Amino acid sequence: MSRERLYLYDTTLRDGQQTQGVQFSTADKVQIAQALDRLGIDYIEGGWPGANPTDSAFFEAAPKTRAKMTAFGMTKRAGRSAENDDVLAAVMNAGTGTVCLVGKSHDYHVEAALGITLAENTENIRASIAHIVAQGREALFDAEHFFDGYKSNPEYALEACRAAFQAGARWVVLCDTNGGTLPDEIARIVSEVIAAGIPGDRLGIHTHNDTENAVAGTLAAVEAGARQVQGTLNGLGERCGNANLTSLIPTLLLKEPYASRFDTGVSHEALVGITRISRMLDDILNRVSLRQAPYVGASAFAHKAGLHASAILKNPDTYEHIEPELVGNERIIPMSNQAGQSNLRQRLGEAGLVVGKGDPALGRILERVKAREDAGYSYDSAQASFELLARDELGQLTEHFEVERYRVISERRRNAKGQIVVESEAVVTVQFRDGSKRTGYFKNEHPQDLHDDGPVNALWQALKADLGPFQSLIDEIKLRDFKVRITNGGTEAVTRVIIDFQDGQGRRWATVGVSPNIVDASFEALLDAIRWKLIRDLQP
Ligand SMILES: CC(=O)SCCNC(=O)CCNC(=O)[C@H](O)C(C)(C)COP(=O)(O)OP(=O)(O)OC[C@H]1O[C@@H](n2cnc3c(N)ncnc32)[C@H](O)[C@@H]1OP(=O)(O)O
Ligand SMILES: CC(=O)C(=O)O
Repeated sequence: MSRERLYLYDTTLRDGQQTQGVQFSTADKVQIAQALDRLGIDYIEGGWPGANPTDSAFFEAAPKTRAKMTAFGMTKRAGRSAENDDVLAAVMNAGTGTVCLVGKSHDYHVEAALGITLAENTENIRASIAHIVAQGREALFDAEHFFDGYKSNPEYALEACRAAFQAGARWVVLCDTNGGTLPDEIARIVSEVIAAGIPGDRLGIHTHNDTENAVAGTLAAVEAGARQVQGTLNGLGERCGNANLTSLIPTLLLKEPYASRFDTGVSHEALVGITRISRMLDDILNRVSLRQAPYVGASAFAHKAGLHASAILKNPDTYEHIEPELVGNERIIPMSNQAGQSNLRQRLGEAGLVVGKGDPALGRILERVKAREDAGYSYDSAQASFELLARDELGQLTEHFEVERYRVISERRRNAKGQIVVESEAVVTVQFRDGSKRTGYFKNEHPQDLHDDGPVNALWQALKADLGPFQSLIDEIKLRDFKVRITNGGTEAVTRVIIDFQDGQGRRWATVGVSPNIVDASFEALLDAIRWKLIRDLQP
């Protein structure tokens, strides 16, 4: 069978920016566009020029891309010509070779939202697309609410799409704007549109994830003949998001029937970069990456259960649908109360601790992990704390210092100017192996309406304020994420704190602390981070 071209259209910078809580800067947009271009996306929808200063500035500073940079806007309004519509003019003035306009294809929206006749709307679509084509640009028509419109009035939904197609639109994009259409219905309707005269290689699909079916709906549309796929990185987008390109692209390249039938602009070499791109976007958004994200999540190839880990060590394909390296991800064998000796030996090996099969220390470590998890600890993500526990049991733990005491005070009061002040102060005294002692001190003070770093930060700063010979190693540690939850430790409610760290070499690790007292639980996790870093950097 001859291979067909499937085109990938990214709308992270437009529909992705419609996600609640997402606000890209122009520099963020440039960085994301460059990453999409390296990946091999065919079209990058950069935003709506004229709608807001960031989008306008992005098109002024848009990077040169191999991908077709696309400006987005809406069809002209009734009662004026395409040439005289100021909103459309701002879109055209971005000067992109490709322009995508959204327009109504559902009769109800034409009447209720625009308040014009169906014939006027059809003419607005025709004239707007013809205006783009007359300027020698490539035109796309996003048929908003197409599937809902087709179900209510198929003749009018098709009339709107035909108007764009006959005016020269390169792509007519069928949008499931409200995200409620299920995949089998999408497949049926796409087939009917093709049968009605708009060929599949002129049809795009744009789905939303309101029933968690955006990716499935997109694949159904491709099966039915659509040859342009729209989506966003990490599934960003209005409400529940858009079709997730970070899932769709690996599926299209690695899974049948797509892998044998289609070429996309993304090569297998570029696909290896997709995990990094997904995490780069989360970094830009200052979000913690979703561990369970298919293909790219940190848990996508994590084998926690003892039975799974045992089989994985014999042959990874026993519990993996693809090799993680194909998408730039990695296999993890975490430790937890679900683990057996296979998980344990694998984890110890990764930490450079070689323990023979059947060594009685393995049983002791497992028992200790299971007892600690029963008390509220959780080691499956806090691998650094697990390593310290295992080293202790194996007699391979060097303690470079001990904490003699710590003290934290937090106070809320009014200062002399009458402002509310929240103040945290901490002192930590440590003793080194040679018997010498040092005391670290930290105090922060802020009016309450400014940023307050709180008692845990004060404790962290005091702990690492004066660690004598180890100072340079400790200074470079940064806290990346801090998670707190109340959990049951045996019969008592306790606080569990998990903290992620990163050092100057880009190495990341996580630790856990548990206590009835949130500050003490945090301190345990902070201390483990430093103990682990010193062992990794100083122990041969
Ligand atoms: C399904 C989608 O995701 S489409 C993308 C939607 N994205 C956005 O809306 C983000 C960017 N939008 C904006 O910044 C603003 O809405 C702007 C600048 C475009 C317009 O702002 P305003 O002029 O203040 O209009 P407002 O947002 O209140 O309303 C939209 C207007 O466009 C009209 N309109 C909506 N869709 C279309 C269309 N396809 N063709 C023509 N006119 C349209 C509406 O009827 C309304 O006009 P009215 O106020 O005369 O009733
Ligand atoms: C155009 C678009 O984003 C939608 O209809 O969902």
